[in-house]
Amino acid sequence: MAFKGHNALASGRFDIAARPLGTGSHSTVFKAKDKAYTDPSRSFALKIYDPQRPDEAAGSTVHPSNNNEMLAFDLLQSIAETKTIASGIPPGFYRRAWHPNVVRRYGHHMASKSTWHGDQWLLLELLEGAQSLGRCSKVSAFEAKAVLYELLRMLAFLHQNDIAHGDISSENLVVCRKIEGLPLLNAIDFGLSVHAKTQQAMGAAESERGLQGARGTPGYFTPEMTWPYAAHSDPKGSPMFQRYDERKGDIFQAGVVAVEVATGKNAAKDLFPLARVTKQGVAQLSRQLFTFTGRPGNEEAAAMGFPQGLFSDIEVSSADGIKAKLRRWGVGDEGLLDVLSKMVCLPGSRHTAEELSMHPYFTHDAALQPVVKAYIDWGFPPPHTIPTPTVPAPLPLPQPTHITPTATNSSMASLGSPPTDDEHMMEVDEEADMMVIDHSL
Ligand SMILES: Nc1ncnc2c1ncn2[C@@H]1O[C@H](COP(=O)(O)OP(=O)(O)OP(=O)(O)O)[C@@H](O)[C@H]1O
Repeated sequence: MAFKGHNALASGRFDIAARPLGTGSHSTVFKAKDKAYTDPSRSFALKIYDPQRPDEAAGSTVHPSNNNEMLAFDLLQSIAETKTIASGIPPGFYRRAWHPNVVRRYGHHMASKSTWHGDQWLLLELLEGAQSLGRCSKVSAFEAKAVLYELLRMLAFLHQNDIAHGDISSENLVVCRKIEGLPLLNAIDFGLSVHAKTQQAMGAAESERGLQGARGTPGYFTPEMTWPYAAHSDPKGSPMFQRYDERKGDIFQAGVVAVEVATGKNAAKDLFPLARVTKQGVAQLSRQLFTFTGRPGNEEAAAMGFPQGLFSDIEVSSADGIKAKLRRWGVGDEGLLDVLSKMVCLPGSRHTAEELSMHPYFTHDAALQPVVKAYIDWGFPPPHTIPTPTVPAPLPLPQPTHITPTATNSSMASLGSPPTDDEHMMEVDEEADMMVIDHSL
């Protein structure tokens, strides 16, 4: 039958484990071996997308966010290929130039007219023993610092390449191996990413407003996403709804993740709970978010398109106010407080990922040196140097990591060496369609 050629389930090409590694809203991820790979014993993560009912306009069965994710990986591949040339890595070995904190893609197939399960798939690097940050427990203060540094280095890389992840959350960040005993972070799930090809994934109908609206994972909505819901009964139709910068959104969401890691609190339960994902629910959440950050002053309000009278009973934003609230949540370290106050704030005050990665909280800590060195080895030197302090004496490296998997997950594999890879060029059948995406309410 015709569909068998690329069908992950029916072609016999993949040996797929019976139990999934995880499930998402539009996909299931399995451990699988690929008989077409040069080493057929190597395991991958095979993300099998659920086909959707054919879209009326384009007749496509690929969900727009899945299409968008595939196109994000196309871009990431192109970036890695270009970097191989600049770094002198042999052409064809582009995955060696892939960013260490972004899951690698090995292949995909998107049959855009097919309703067969298994006709739309993505073959990814297996993050063996992947443990989402949200399920890690007992993270030491130093591990939390390393994780935040890696998160910022990853975002700096994406943002420099005009890619916003768009859905940073503790579920979409996993740790599975270690650098010198410290956790190595990986970002997954690029379905809501925003990049040069996003409009191609979304289609003409959405091209005007882009991927705007309250979208992503509850607990990680940003203030700029939510205020139109508090200000207008029809936020999507409202001319008040100005575009926001999704890269700045990544920074806020990364800050929320960092608060979770540092305090053990849960974003959706303890920090910014959203009772119901409705317009009214988001309007209420908006008040909570601005109560935390403070409402914008006149200049920032004008820049955001934020109506002057909205939340006038809430105090105006200040870094000291944010720090005080973070202290009440249990953040004690003054350096971390300063970094976080530049992340979980209003967009105009948010620092970039690169700026934040150069904060003295990171650069004045010699104990972070092994992590920085690993980036240099991988071809991603930092935008800063880390001095080796003479006084005070360097902090001792922590003993083997205290991150312990919860009962639902297997233990993390320890891997001291940087990831290496060989090449695996696969034929892909690109049938990307123009489709409409709407993750907003
Ligand atoms: N490369 C990987 N290696 C190991 N496990 C993975 C990998 N990618 C994804 N998973 C597992 O599968 C789950 C679902 O993956 P992912 O978040 O990419 O799916 P999704 O359909 O995009 O989810 P969402 O509903 O958040 O959009 C993850 O939470 C993780 O447990």
